[in-house]
Amino acid sequence: MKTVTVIGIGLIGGSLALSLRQRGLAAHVIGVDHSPENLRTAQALGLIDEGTADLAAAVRRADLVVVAVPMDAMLTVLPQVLEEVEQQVVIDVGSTKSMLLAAVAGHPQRGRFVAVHPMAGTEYSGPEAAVPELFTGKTLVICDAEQSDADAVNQVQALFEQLQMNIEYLDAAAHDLHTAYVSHISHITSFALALTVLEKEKEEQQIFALASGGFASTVRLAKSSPDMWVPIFRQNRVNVLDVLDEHIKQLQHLRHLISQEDYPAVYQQIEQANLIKKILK
Ligand SMILES: NC(=O)c1ccc[n+]([C@@H]2O[C@H](COP(=O)([O-])OP(=O)(O)OC[C@H]3O[C@@H](n4cnc5c(N)ncnc54)[C@H](O)[C@@H]3O)[C@@H](O)[C@H]2O)c1
Ligand SMILES: O=C(O)C(=O)C[C@]1(C(=O)O)C=C[C@@H](O)C=C1
Repeated sequence: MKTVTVIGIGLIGGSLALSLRQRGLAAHVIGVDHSPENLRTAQALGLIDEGTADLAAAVRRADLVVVAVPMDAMLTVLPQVLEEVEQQVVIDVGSTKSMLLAAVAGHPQRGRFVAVHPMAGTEYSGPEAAVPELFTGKTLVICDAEQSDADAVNQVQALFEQLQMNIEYLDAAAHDLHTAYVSHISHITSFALALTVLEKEKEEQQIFALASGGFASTVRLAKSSPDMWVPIFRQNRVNVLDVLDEHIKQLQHLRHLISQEDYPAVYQQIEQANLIKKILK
């Protein structure tokens, strides 16, 4: 890939730009962003070689186009990109897939687009949050690959393998279901935890004084941006509601057992939860 155009030069777009540049996989990176400030920061940090607001020209000049904007903007930006595409390869990096893939289904250039989701990120956003090794050793999900041209899928797989990512293939519906069950619910839990602690603990210095690893690790995701998460919850609403119902049931069950002073049952529930150690060491 000689020239890479990254639309949305924040955490993920910026980290991908950095990774590709550092490994010699992109000779020239063009940044496109609706925030002139983010473009300036991205250039100052060396994420991009040039920044522009001219999306059409930046797409036409690219060999690879990466669309890394929040999921609501993705629904309008990706079709605009496909309007300019001839032989270039286009990827998104979005966290939800079904609605996006429906939005571009039947587009004459659909084959040049490969839907991918790097299962890597942090709670921070914007170009200043970009880091080069974000993707190393993590999973990249490629969705509905049969809808993309085979040469485009092969190029994308080879590129991300060079970033040392593990490639998984899923259809969009399965992707949205499983990300709701693992990633999206974790964020809702963390947002609710932060809201709970802020509501109950009015002595802010006690949060600061008593917060140790446990609180820090469970509340980390609550620092994540609403610009990113509201569109994800909107686009994956049905799956999110399904897993959220189960989560509320689990919380209510634990509450019930503690209120009944049924500590042997609480013990059993914790032992059951500990089974997660077998999956995630
Ligand atoms: N943060 C994560 O952990 C993570 C992980 C995997 C995938 N994703 C997905 O990657 C995408 C980007 O997330 P991020 O964390 O990098 O967000 P971010 O906020 O760090 O960056 C998004 C960038 O897009 C720009 N932008 C927004 N709307 C735009 C538009 N209409 N046109 C041009 N630029 C626009 C913003 O100014 C910003 O620079 C999202 O779709 C998100 O769901 C995020
Ligand atoms: O580690 C984090 O901070 C993340 O939020 C990363 C995370 C995740 O849930 O694992 C968040 C959303 C993405 O779509 C993929 C990865």
